[in-house]
Amino acid sequence: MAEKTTEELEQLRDLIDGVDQQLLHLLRKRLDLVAQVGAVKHGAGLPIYAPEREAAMLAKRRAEAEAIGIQPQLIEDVLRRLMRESYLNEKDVGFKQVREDLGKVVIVGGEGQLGKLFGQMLNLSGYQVVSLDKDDWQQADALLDGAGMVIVSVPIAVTCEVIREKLSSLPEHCILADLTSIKSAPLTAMMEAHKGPVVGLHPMFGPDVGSLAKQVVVVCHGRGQQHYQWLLEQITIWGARVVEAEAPQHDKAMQFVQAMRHFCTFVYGFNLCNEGVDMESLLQFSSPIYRLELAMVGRLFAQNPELYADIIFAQKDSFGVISHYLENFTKALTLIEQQDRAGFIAEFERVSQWFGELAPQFRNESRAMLQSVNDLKSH
Ligand SMILES: O=C(O)C(=O)C[C@]1(C(=O)O)C=C[C@@H](O)C=C1
Repeated sequence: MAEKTTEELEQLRDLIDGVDQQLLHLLRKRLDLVAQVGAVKHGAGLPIYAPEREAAMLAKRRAEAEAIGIQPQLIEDVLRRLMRESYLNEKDVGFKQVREDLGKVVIVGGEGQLGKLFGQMLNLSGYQVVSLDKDDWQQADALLDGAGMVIVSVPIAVTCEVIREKLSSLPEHCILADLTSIKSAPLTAMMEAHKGPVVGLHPMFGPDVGSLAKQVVVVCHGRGQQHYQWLLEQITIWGARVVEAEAPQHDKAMQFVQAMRHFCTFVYGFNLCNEGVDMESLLQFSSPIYRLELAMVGRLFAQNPELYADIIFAQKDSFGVISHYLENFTKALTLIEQQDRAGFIAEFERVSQWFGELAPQFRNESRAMLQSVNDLKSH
């Protein structure tokens, strides 16, 4: 059924259309300026992401908005969305090449998604990149000849084997790096296989990010930092933040951040499926937070099972961490079994205290996410 309207409403809508069209022209103007900024930054070797400029700009626009009766959060939302566009557009101009005399970069597993992304970023920064994928080992010598850096980006299950068996005779000046999501075992394997500079990296994002602005790359130092410091600088120019960590500390955190998280998501979907839940009615009756939850679960099953198996099975110790979750689940479940409402509230308060200041911070963050989920709805 067509939406009802009146003549007066249509006149006002025409005026709104006019304002929206002006907005479009202003957006075009901003994008053109940002393209010029991209070219200037490319020339000067400046990072794509400028947090201080962003903070100062947002503070000024928020105050100006308030002065004319506009919610500060509105202009902040609009500008943050526009800056996301800036990261993408500035990226296309390319990046300053920090190390010009490196020789070629060989990405082992260069046809995988993450390998491809790093290849693309290095290409955009002027490096010559070649891929050495699983079917290319017969030509490995030719491909590796003249390499200044070799980056290993193969499935976790075969990373150490590939390093030990295939990369033990690289020239000493060559940098050996990996992008694996665990760090202790690959770092040890690289240190044993290679005498030269070694560095472990873990990009804390999936390959579908449009740009690296604001993303985190964990770095675990191996040896010869002075020889690969340029790479960390290059990653910073791409807009990412480099976070240093000890490999064991990183791997411990990954048991929660990756193994536990993805396994719980898997079990959530496993349960919905085994219970034969009617997804149509769940979707129809979803609150925004449930919709977001379904999206987080559903997106897992749209991806490669091998990748998640790799992540979940990467560390044997994850079993212990996940088993504790099951124990705690069972403990909490007894509260329901025994209809212990007061006990539930007491536990809730204890955990809430434990979260401390983070709890209200997370509530604010999630509010913005939930509002975006609602914005995405079309009916
Ligand atoms: O001013 C800059 O440095 C820009 O790159 C432009 C811009 C923006 O869109 O306003 C984009 C990214 C930066 O993080 C900050 C601001």
